[in-house]
Amino acid sequence: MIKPNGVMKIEEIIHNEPPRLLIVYDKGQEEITRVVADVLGHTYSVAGSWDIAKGWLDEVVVGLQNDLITEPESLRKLDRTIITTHCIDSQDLRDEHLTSFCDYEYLYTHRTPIRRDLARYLSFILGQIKPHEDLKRKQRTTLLSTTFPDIRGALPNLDILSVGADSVELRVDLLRDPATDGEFSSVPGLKYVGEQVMLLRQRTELPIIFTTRCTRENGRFPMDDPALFYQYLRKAIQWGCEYIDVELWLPEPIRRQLATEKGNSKIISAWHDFSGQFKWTSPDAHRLYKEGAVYGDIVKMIALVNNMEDNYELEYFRSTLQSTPSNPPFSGLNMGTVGQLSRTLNKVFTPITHPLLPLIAAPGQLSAAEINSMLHFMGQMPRLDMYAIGHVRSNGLGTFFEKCLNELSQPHQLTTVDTLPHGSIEPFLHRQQFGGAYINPPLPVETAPYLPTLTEAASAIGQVDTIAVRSTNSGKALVADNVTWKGVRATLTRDFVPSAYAGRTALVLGNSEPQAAAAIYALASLDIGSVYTIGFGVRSHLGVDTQQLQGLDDLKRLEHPFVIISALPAEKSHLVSPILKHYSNAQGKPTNRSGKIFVDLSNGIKGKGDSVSVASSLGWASNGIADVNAWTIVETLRLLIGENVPWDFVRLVGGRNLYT
Ligand SMILES: O=C1C[C@@](O)(C(=O)O)C[C@@H](O)[C@@H]1O
Repeated sequence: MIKPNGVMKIEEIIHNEPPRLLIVYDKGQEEITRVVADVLGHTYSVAGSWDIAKGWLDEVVVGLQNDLITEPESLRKLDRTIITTHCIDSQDLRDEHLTSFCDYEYLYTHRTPIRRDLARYLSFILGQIKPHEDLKRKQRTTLLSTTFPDIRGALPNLDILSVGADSVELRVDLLRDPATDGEFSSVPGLKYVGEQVMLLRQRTELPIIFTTRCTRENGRFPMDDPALFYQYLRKAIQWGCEYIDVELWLPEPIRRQLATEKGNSKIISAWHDFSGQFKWTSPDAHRLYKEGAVYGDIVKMIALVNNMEDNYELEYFRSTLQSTPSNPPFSGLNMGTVGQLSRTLNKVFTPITHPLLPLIAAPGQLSAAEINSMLHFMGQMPRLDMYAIGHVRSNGLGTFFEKCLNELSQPHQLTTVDTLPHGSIEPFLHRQQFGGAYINPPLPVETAPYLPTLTEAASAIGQVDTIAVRSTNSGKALVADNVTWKGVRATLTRDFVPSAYAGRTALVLGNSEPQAAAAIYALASLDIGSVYTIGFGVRSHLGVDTQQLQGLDDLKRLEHPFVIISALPAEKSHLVSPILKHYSNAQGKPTNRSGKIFVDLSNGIKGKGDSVSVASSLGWASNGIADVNAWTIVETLRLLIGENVPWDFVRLVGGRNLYT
């Protein structure tokens, strides 16, 4: 579907009614209501009683102290999404009875900044980000099985552990809760598990898979009480885990109940067989898949095998499922060393380990690098030539891409090209082994008529920064894309939910349209209301109404913008400071809804006059080019080599130069 202006896919635009939330908080923790409202880009009101809270129909965010709720059952009648919140630093005031009548539970600590975590949490539970849909589009996906008794052991290395992972699995059954770990069979308490989820999510942008593996399937959760599984998995939904692993042996009513209560979380139906007798050719295989598919958004089936033939039979079984596109994705594996072949051929949520993990979660598990090496040796990942073109050597970008290829044992060869022969990249595109290119600065579309098929973003923005290779039924196809706008969008939505921008005003400064086009396109994808520009006019269709401001008077008449983006070159970026100051003074204060967001796309003049520092000191949520570039690099790697590299890893390993 195309927007009326023919520019942007509807699915990329957020159209949301304002949410209606009730934030329940512990005594003394009223502040959390303000933070939630701010992340949503709305105002809030705190109610002094339950009756008052009930009566406020038009408020977007209402806060209510939990001890004012005398009849938790009545929460059910409220037409609002109810989030109970707890700061784990202070006295534990969690009331499980009350929580059971809430939709969600958000845990936080004052020891770590929570905005990024809260923005992701709210975006997910309100359905504004859809990680499962994103992952379904990827050719291969992986899950990192963490096997730590306490997730804090993983946190210092998490950025490195999760290079190449698309999701991270919390093996709840392997956690050792100091409070309950007297006996081997004891399960970790909910309080401990909740905090582990909180700690993990604060440190990773990856979707979390919450797994309570039972004793019969190589885990530690006792099987005598299925209700225990329900209790934990229901909490995982309330904590906003993107996936819950629901074992197929659990009684049908429990699986059904979880499916009705799952909200935006997805269910991985899981079945493991350790008997060594299972046959993929047996009628049982289809029966088990079908049973899993009833409530599973993904169906996982894993068997311990003894023969190479079992791998061939699994591949045949997989091919029969793939012929019906409406089937939920199938993750099928054989365990044991013999089964490792299937771990390389499976494409959906292949579990991976890492040498830094304390133990492997199942026999035969491989790391992402091992899987890539095996794929290469089997001829499934041929070595290709990739290019980093332009300003990539001096800023270390080329070296960084190489590091990622090595870390993941990707066989491709990266060549850095500072100056193009005859000024054109065309000769590279025709090479037999061409595997993709990253181009910095981006290539204006009108100067390169030889470019392959343009994505909608590249053609609207008029610039190409990435050329990726896609395999098709008839061979391979090249696609010319623009990734920079995704970097800007990811930066804008790091501390705010996407709908915070809907209908709002943005001010964009620049010298010329091409400098600012990707940023405007990113704003349009967030359904921004109007974009005012200073220093340039917009002639292309970027998916949003724009208006150029001509002078100071125009500027003064403009309402306080929700977001300001400067696309001015570094030497002029100081010009934005007076504008920031103008809006920060008394008359320019934001009116009804919050939001003071500033993004500087220039290389940034450090020290005096640095507009990012000026904006921060004036209370704006400010981001410089380092943030935007790191997100852009994450998106580029996804596109070029199909691998997920965490943003924090880019910031950590990339070095300072990478961002200029
Ligand atoms: O279900 C699976 C797959 C797995 O058992 C494996 O075989 O790699 C590892 C588990 O942690 C995960 O939950």
